[in-house]
Amino acid sequence: MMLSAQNLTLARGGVPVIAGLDFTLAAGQALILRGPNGAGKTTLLRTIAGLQAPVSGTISGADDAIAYAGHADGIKAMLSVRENLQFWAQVFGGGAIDAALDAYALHPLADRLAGTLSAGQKRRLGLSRLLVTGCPVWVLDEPTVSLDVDAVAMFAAAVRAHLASGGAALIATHIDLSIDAEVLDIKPFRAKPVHFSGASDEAFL
Ligand SMILES: Nc1ncnc2c1ncn2[C@@H]1O[C@H](COP(=O)(O)OP(=O)(O)OP(=O)(O)O)[C@@H](O)[C@H]1O
Repeated sequence: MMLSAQNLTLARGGVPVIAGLDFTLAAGQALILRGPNGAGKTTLLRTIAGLQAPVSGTISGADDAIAYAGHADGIKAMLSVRENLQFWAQVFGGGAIDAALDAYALHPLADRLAGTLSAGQKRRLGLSRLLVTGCPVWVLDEPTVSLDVDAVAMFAAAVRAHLASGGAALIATHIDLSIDAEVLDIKPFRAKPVHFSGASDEAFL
């Protein structure tokens, strides 16, 4: 088992969002998170990625294993596409820059400043970053936003290859990626509603 969570209770801005959630993720497995807007998918992924702590419950297997791609692309605007990948390869001790460029058809853009890319091109660069991390578990929040049909297919192919090489993926998406995956519907784990105070537990929204 690569990753497991037991009896997770999660909150956002001090308000309970998810209660009593368990799941496991094995090598070679993809788990698609489903649930309506506001159900807590991002909150769960942020928690698994270590960006916030659970209110209670345990997460096993996450240490150093996870590459997280959230709503922001996490790219360095003043570095070129290739330099962005080199930067992340150095941070994670990974490599395979050319393979990452190939996977998302980024070779023609390799020397462009990342800040000058279109939204979909930035997203392709953000996703190609996963390939140079060498991390076995991908935790992805709406990875296909801004992607055209061809780029969605590139992403699905990258996920399939990652799973085939023994990796695993936890993906929140509203679209059908046509990958062999199980679905984790978090709607049944919605915490009892309480009055929202208007607070937030994040420094930057
Ligand atoms: N920064 C924040 N501070 C306080 N509450 C927040 C914050 N971000 C989200 N929330 C609230 O936490 C709950 C869960 O939000 P979350 O983003 O995890 O849902 P989601 O399932 O990812 O939604 P979506 O499908 O719309 O992306 C929602 O009620 C949301 O309004």
